[in-house]
Amino acid sequence: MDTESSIYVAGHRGLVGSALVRKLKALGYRHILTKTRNELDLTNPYQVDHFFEENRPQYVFLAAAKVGGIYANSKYPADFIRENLAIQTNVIHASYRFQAKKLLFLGSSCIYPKMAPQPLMEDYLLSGKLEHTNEPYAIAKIAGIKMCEAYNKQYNTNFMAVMPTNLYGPNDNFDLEHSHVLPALIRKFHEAKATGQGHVVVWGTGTPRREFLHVDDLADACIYLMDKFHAKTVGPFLNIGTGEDLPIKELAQLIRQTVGFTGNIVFDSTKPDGTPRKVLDVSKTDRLGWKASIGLKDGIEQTYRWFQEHYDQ
Ligand SMILES: NC(=O)C1=CN([C@@H]2O[C@H](COP(=O)(O)OP(=O)(O)OC[C@H]3O[C@@H](n4cnc5c(N)ncnc54)[C@H](OP(=O)(O)O)[C@@H]3O)[C@@H](O)[C@H]2O)C=CC1
Ligand SMILES: C[C@H]1O[C@H](OP(=O)(O)OP(=O)(O)OC[C@H]2O[C@@H](n3cnc4c(=O)[nH]c(N)nc43)[C@H](O)[C@@H]2O)[C@@H](O)[C@@H](O)C1=O
Repeated sequence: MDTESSIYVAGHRGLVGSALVRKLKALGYRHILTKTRNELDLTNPYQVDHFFEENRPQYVFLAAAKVGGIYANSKYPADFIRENLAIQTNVIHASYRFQAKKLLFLGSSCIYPKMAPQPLMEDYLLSGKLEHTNEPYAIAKIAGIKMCEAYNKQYNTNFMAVMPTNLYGPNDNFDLEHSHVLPALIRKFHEAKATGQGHVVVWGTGTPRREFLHVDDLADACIYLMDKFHAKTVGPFLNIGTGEDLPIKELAQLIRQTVGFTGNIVFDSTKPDGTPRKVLDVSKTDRLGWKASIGLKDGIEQTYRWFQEHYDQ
């Protein structure tokens, strides 16, 4: 990639897409193509083909998807599998037809079997049963990996896939039902403090462990990989994370402290825990010369400041 390359960021208004655009602009890339969902519905193959034919992007970051936390995944399994399969099928196929030099597909660490050994190595893909709360979403993501691999094999394309751990940062979804745990807890503790509530309810038992990566680190990794590596040299896909996790209970305590809430934490064990643990083995990206640099405490503080500036009621 050079600063004159034409680069399409699909999903540029989301958590990941917006971080990619921020970073690409900061690095001096001048031709960044973006389209809102109203302008281009990526589930529609005719619209996607038309866009690629007209714009012929050289590099494609595929960060558009139907995304949500444990509750949204459980409640809308049909939407999660249908929309994700459609978006990725259309964008990957158009990238091949209109000769994109390279594509980077965003998967997720939920592709790995629920009871796989920890940390999760790339080799563990398809070695066991998936976590049921997000199986349809995970199956769509696995299909995306396999599609990139198949196109590379049959058509000699250069399509790569990355599997990020749980992400957070500016432009995250702070909805109380549909979001992921970290933004949901920022909002819950913030509102509890503002309204003088005595406690905050945290879903599940608090014992599941999760790994969190700041989205600016993810964007940095994606651009580094897109710029420097060929799918043939890195293998079919790569984990991206910090390699460190913590129990949800400790995450809740950290967010409570950051927000300055002095009340109690109450666990609602009627809500699902999901996967007990999913910490990534990050030795492959490490060997390629990339490491996360934003610590969780600093990242939460920065995200909380962003939330206060954009969401405070
Ligand atoms: N967030 C996380 O913790 C993780 C995310 N990922 C992956 O990273 C990628 C990006 O996720 P994230 O940024 O969090 O998601 P967001 O929900 O924040 O953003 C998704 C983006 O996709 C766009 N989009 C969705 N459907 C369509 C459509 N039919 N046509 C056009 N655009 C569409 C949305 O547009 P609009 O703004 O109009 O809604 C939005 O801009 C996904 O592939 C996700 O699976 C992987 C691991 C963890
Ligand atoms: C990124 C990843 O995200 C999802 O998987 P998940 O990691 O299980 O998602 P989550 O962030 O929603 O929950 C993590 C843990 O946290 C607990 N938890 C406590 N209190 C709240 C709470 O208030 N909200 C939420 N959402 N969770 C809560 C919750 O019960 C669970 O034990 C999938 O979309 C999956 O497909 C995927 O890729």
